[in-house]
Amino acid sequence: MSEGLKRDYEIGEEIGRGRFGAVFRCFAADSGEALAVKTIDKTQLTDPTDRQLVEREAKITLLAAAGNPHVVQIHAVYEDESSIHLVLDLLPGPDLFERISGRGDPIPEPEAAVIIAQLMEALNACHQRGIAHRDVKPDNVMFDSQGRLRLVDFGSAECFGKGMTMHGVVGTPYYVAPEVVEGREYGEKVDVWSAGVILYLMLGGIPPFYGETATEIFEAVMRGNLRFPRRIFSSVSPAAKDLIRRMLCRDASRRLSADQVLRHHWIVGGGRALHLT
Ligand SMILES: Nc1ncnc2c1ncn2[C@@H]1O[C@H](COP(=O)(O)OP(=O)(O)OP(=O)(O)O)[C@@H](O)[C@H]1O
Repeated sequence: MSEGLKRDYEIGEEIGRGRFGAVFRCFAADSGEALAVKTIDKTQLTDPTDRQLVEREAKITLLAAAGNPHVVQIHAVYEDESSIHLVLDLLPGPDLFERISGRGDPIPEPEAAVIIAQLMEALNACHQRGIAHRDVKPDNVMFDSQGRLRLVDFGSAECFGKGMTMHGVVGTPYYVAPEVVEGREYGEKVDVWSAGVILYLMLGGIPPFYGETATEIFEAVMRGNLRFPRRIFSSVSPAAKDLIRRMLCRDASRRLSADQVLRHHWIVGGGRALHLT
């Protein structure tokens, strides 16, 4: 473990585990503040793309988090021979995945609207800085001790320039946009698609594009046949469905931007807008 990290923080118990490492509770030696340290094991990074993404994670998180109240804050970074350590805000959870699955019932529209608004605030600020998250999913949506949403895990994020596109298949099957699955060039609106999947899941309790295997899910995403089964969505407002359709628009040029989602009448009305304008 890095000497600097040991000097500046007391490391506590493990609180989570990801693909390339683990997250521990830690305490600042000077103030006693409780934080989290994400330790990435560099020796497990055999794939060059994974290595590149992990090496950029700290820099991109710093860029995304500056003055952005809905992105996890990064307090320090340490690197040694075998590991990279990111000291982050401690987010006590439950994350959005646990909130959706633990509840059993769909999330009421006003509550879902607050969550989507905060998520889009986070993404809009990232997109304006030229950062695409590329792995927006409920597990990466966490909450701080005041209940404020924090987007985490910039381990798949990419920087893009004005008018520039990205490529490469990253993300998680249920949430990934069709242009990514199809191996085409794409832009930051892939994050809006993923957030649209989250909104559908919160209001309906099922994913919009389903399959038993990753391949089947990808096929369903590419067909892009968006439906609102009556038995599940009969009590969901037309305004919410309208927003979902505009976020899950297969044609990325017609899909809403994060900024436009924030101005949609369902969001502006706090999930209470009942009529389409
Ligand atoms: N800042 C944090 N505060 C508290 N718990 C955290 C924090 N960041 C991550 N965690 C927990 O640690 C777990 C692992 O996080 P990490 O970002 O390493 O992996 P992951 O989200 O599974 O990413 P990957 O898809 O790269 O494996 C998360 O699922 C979450 O429960």
